[in-house]
Amino acid sequence: MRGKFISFEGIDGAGKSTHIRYVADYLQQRLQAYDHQVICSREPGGTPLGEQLRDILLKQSMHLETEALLMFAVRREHIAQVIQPALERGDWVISDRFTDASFAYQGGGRHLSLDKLNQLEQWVHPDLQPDITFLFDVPLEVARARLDATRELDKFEQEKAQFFADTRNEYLRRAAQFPQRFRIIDSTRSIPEIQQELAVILDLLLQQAE
Ligand SMILES: Nc1ncnc2c1ncn2[C@@H]1O[C@H](COP(=O)(O)OP(=O)(O)O)[C@@H](O)[C@H]1O
Ligand SMILES: Cc1cn([C@H]2C[C@H](O)[C@@H](COP(=O)(O)OP(=O)(O)O)O2)c(=O)[nH]c1=O
Repeated sequence: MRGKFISFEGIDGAGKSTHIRYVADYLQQRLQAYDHQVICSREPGGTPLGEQLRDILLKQSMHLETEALLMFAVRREHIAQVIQPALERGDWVISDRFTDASFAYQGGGRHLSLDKLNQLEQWVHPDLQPDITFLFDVPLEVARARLDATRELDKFEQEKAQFFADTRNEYLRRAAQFPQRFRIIDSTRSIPEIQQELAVILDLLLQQAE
């Protein structure tokens, strides 16, 4: 049995990282019986080379197309080294961001043509898509307040409100374009309420995998 591939998306501060551990533990408990593992990974990153490139991508400014190409270079390595082998073993993969983030940030936020992004996607993973994508959605002010309360901001997180408005809109546009794959999670609710909703969706996914 092929494993399932789950991606987590949302603008910075939406609450994505908060829920990844919950989802991973929830699935791991239920997959143990089948001897399958849950692999948690992230983009940019996920491999030794990808983590080195992450450091550069999150700190240095560069030409927009260089940024997009590097995101997809990281992804190529991540798919080859981590995602594809895990799915073939029957393991489940949770990725903190995947290609929707390139469409949202480089396409929506920075206005790189969606046509170029589509070409990169066709090149790097013509036959692979997440089975399900959780889009953690909050108004910009909520995300900003959460970020300001907690951490030092990286290159992307220091962008202006318009950047995040455009990024969020592109995420929502993609969610409308691919409704079978996306689950929009209203992340203004409390953490336990969100976990309840996630559990219902995960139970369905587990049923489908049986
Ligand atoms: N539903 C929520 N309600 C209140 N605070 C939240 C909620 N979800 C996340 N947070 C808090 O907001 C901050 C940013 O969340 P995080 O999960 O790191 O966001 P992301 O990974 O999407 O950037 C953290 O301090 C987290 O505890
Ligand atoms: C995967 C990916 C991420 N990004 C950006 C979005 C985020 O601001 C940043 C990585 O952030 P993220 O994984 O959210 O890290 P953290 O939770 O530690 O802040 O990279 C892109 O611009 N394009 C991409 O294709």
